[in-house]
Amino acid sequence: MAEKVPLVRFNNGLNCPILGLGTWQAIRGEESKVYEAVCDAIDIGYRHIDGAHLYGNEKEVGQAIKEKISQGVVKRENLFVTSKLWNTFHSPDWVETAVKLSLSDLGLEYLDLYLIHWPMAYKEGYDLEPVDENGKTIFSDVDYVDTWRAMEKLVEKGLVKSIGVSNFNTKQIDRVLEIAKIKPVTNQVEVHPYLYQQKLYDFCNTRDIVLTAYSPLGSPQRPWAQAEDPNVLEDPVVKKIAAKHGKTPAQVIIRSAVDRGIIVVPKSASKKRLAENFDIWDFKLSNDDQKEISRLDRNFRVIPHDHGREHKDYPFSQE
Ligand SMILES: NC(=O)C1=CN([C@@H]2O[C@H](COP(=O)(O)OP(=O)(O)OC[C@H]3O[C@@H](n4cnc5c(N)ncnc54)[C@H](OP(=O)(O)O)[C@@H]3O)[C@@H](O)[C@H]2O)C=CC1
Ligand SMILES: O=C1CO[C@H](CO)[C@@H](O)[C@@H]1O
Repeated sequence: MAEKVPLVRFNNGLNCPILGLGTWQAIRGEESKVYEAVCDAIDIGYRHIDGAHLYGNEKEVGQAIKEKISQGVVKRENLFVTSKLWNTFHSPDWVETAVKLSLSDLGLEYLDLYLIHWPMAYKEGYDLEPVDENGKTIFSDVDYVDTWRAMEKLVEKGLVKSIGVSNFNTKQIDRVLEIAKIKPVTNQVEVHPYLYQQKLYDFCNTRDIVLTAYSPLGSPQRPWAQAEDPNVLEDPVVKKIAAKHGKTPAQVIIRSAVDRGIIVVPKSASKKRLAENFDIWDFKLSNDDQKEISRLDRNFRVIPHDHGREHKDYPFSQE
């Protein structure tokens, strides 16, 4: 019997499993294994799936969900499914089209959570990476607060249960809060020991917004990784803490986020590692362990999203 994952209560009263499965698998040259990964994850006990239109695999994610529901392994109401509004759909008149595309690909009638994937709008349309003749991303000047108002309508229409943001900095969150009728429930951002995000974490706490940690293991297979980049899974302090508890570095890192009340969505396409990442409930990090982990912070980003740097709403220019 799969262990039950603790729930995080959002500011709208709805609950979200604190540990979920990441599904970004668009790794060069690798065949997508997302169908098997989602099936395996649900068998293991995962009840939260983090996806996005950008990942190009929502049909396979949806087929896996359908299969597990039809086998009686899980009921729709016991699953928490997230998708994200891509940058080319920020214009208010595109938002409903975009969510319906994800719903149709997933084969679902509603999403549990829909996030604005980035604060930066790109030229509207189905070309997800619109570029000019020099290969530069074509931006759009849609303001994300107008996008937010359109996101609120999706809740009113019953297409999504909760809405949130991703990759927003503190100023951008406050601008949304100034106009929001419905508050964002979460800000999904990169969090791991090398990007501990204490300031953003404290800020979001004061606004009753939960952080969700993406790339919690440092996304070691990201296509742009450089040989000299630090790998958090190889960090000696993380390894030492892991050895002390008889756990693996990945388990320590995931537990470190969970102990801070941060929702965490590690990705794996291996059944063994899916099970490993889920097996984190039989130990607890001490305050000293957590402090040591926090001291590893070196402001190292694995997802800098470089092609958005010149956008007026690029989020990482501000700390
Ligand atoms: N909102 C946003 O902008 C973003 C959201 N995300 C979300 O966050 C999710 C997770 O982030 P992601 O960038 O995928 O990277 P993660 O930090 O989750 O790392 C995934 C990588 O780590 C490997 N791995 C998984 N478990 C272990 C383990 N126990 N030991 C050693 N290696 C392991 C995986 O390999 P293998 O599969 O072979 O196990 C894979 O290569 C994404 O899939 C996506 O859903 C990610 C980036 C940006
Ligand atoms: O979720 C994500 C996965 O990786 C993409 C590739 O740059 C990111 O843009 C995105 O935020």
